[in-house]
Amino acid sequence: MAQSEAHHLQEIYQRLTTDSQRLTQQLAELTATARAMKQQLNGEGHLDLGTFSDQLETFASIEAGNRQIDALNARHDTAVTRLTHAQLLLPQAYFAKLQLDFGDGDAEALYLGKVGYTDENTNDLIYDWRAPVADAYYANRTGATSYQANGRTIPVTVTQRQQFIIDHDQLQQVIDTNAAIGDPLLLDVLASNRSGGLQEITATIQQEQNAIIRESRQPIVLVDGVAGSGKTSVLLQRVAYQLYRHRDSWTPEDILILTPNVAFSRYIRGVLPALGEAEPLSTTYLHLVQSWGRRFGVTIPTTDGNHLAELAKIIQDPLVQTPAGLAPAAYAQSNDRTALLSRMQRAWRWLQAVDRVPEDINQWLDWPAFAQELGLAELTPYDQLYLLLRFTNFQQTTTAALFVDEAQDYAADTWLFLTALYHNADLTIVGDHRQRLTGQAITIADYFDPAQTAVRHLTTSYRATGEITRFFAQFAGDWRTTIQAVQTAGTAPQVLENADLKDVLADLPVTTGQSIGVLTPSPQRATELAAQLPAAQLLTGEGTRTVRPGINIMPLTVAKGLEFDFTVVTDWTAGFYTDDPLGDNRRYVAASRGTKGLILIK
Ligand SMILES: Nc1ncnc2c1ncn2[C@@H]1O[C@H](COP(=O)(O)OP(=O)(O)OP(=O)(O)O)[C@@H](O)[C@H]1O
Repeated sequence: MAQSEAHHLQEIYQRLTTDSQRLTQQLAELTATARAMKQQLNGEGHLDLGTFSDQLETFASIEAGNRQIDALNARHDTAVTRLTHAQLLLPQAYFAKLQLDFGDGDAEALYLGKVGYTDENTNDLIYDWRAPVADAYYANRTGATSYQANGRTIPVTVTQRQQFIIDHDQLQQVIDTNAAIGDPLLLDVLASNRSGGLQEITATIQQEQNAIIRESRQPIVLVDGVAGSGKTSVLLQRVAYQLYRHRDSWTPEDILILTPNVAFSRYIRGVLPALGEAEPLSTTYLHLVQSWGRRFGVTIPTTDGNHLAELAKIIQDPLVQTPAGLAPAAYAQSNDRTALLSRMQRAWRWLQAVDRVPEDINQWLDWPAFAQELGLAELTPYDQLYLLLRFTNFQQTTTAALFVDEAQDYAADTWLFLTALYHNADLTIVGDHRQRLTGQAITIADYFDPAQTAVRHLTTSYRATGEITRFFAQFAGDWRTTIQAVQTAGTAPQVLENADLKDVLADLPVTTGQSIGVLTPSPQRATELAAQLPAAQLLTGEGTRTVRPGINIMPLTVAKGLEFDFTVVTDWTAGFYTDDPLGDNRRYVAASRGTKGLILIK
């Protein structure tokens, strides 16, 4: 069996290699043809617009030239996509094989890869992991299951399920998961080093993760999952899935990912290209607000001190007087018993209808006077932007799907702002309510319409050894008894008293290429320690560095979402980690960053 699989791989590998060479050659020829065509068109040069029939002839020849260019472009794009796919598949053509019985007793074999690949007759040689039928693989077992395709449920029996470890044309291992308990490939992957950015998890996506990645019934998906449960991984796999599902209408530019800081953006960069997709846009919340502010002529230095939560309530109440700066005739379009929000939206529509919209929307109202009318000391620029979005019922069209990571760290204002701005976009929001490092606890689901929201939980933690997982679980409050570890025990975390950081680092059983994260309570402490350790790199929130092999020093706020082979936490008994109410949350975040080793220095 393994021999015929080895043979099959050789065949596919050979085809991918030959196709890559042929497509590279074809692209070179297409480029040469395009160049020649351009020269020819330029040479034909002058436009003869003399008589009417000359004009017709000239336009017909331009049109024919355009058609040739379009055909060339289409051939070029097809060749580029196929070449990209062939090259992506060369190192690992596929990761699994399913034998499926659709009820006719005739088993059908299909191979799954990071992208799909067909032969010249469009027979599927490799199925894309995002194809509907691939869902049967992620049920993670053999036997009867079903998948959704074109709005129909298709029942199917998985008669055999195999996973492959492949290195180019070498079939290194076949894992028959018919009878296997657990997921040996998953454990193998989890034991590997974490020396840089996050990796794609296509081959080992677990069932509860798959359900989130493929959720298609609701436009809003809200995930609350424990540390290391794969939230960021799931978010990125879902980006790839959404791009596949909407491949006829969306491009990566239609997607926006909100990340906590630049170091994190860099940490996740690479996952989507590894899945054959271009990098989507990612930004921090403050940058997002600032860029929308610029479009409305509002400069927003900070979101601090905002009144969005109060404003959201206030604008639901009636306001009798005409807001300062607004033409009374516009406001008089509505009844003074209706809510301020509806009145302002009507006033806006009226102003549009009579062509009296102010040239600079930013100047629409007299903000200090309006603040007084609303009973507020001031309206910050961020408040003003929020009101402008709501009053003008602004519909953004640049983003089709918004993804938010580390959601627990955003306060109420973020959800009010995002729901106002992105009410026509798909939203995927992932976080862990116990990893909140600042602010007040809120229930994110309260900001979304339950009829449009799928709420999911992830309770298995994949990142760390069993010992580390059980250790950090003790600080996880209501998650404490929920968190499940999948990895074997490993070494127990150590708590050291008055230990010298340099000695601790020197004693770590680190091998080449492994990463160490040194986590401090504050940025100042991180800078101070980095100065004492010349070999270490300092990570800051706005800096462009991300995790690399060796020693990485950073404050806890920057370590959020990241992971290291070994983690050393300094000042473990300082107030930062023991104070109520956030001390335990901070301990939970800090202790859940290491995959193989954890040392806490008192
Ligand atoms: N199904 C999976 N297969 C392989 N690896 C996985 C899987 N799920 C998660 N992992 C790995 O577990 C680690 C944690 O994943 P990830 O960072 O996505 O979790 P998280 O829930 O976002 O964590 P945190 O909230 O602590 O930042 C990563 O190394 C990821 O590659």
